[in-house]
Amino acid sequence: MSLRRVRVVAAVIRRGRELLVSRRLEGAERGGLWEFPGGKVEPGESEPDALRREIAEELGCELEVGELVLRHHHRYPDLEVELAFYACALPAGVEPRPLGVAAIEWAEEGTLATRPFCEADVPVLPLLERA
Ligand SMILES: Nc1nc2c([nH]c(=O)n2[C@@H]2O[C@H](COP(=O)(O)OP(=O)(O)OP(=O)(O)O)[C@@H](O)[C@H]2O)c(=O)[nH]1
Repeated sequence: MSLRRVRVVAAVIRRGRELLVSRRLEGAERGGLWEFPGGKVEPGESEPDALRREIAEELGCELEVGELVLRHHHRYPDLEVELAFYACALPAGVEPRPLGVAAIEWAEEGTLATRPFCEADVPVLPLLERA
């Protein structure tokens, strides 16, 4: 049987030396783990459009999508993910809210690896922290 394969976009949002991370809802795939906010790209959708839609759903706010930081491929036992991480910014004065995620936090650069992250992200955390 072939593995389910998905394209996923994720936002790397900085505030000084902090990065915005979110915790997945319990009950979802990889529930309770930390990740960069985002989600699956739908058919016919561009990656920036998918990212803006996911952030509106998950964090209830607008998003400025910048450069692609990196693409990374990972095979879970149940799923093959193609992850595209984009450097993003929140418009001035905007406060994200945890609407479609269990929690959000601004994590100090260099500390991301201390929390339980989605396995796919672990090898690229140092690169994302420096992006
Ligand atoms: N958003 C996001 N997903 C990630 C990251 N790393 C990683 O392995 N993933 C995986 O990529 C997949 C994203 O799917 P999702 O469930 O968040 O997508 P979605 O919001 O479109 O969900 P839905 O299908 O329930 O509507 C999950 O299996 C998630 O575990 C990451 O940094 N950010």
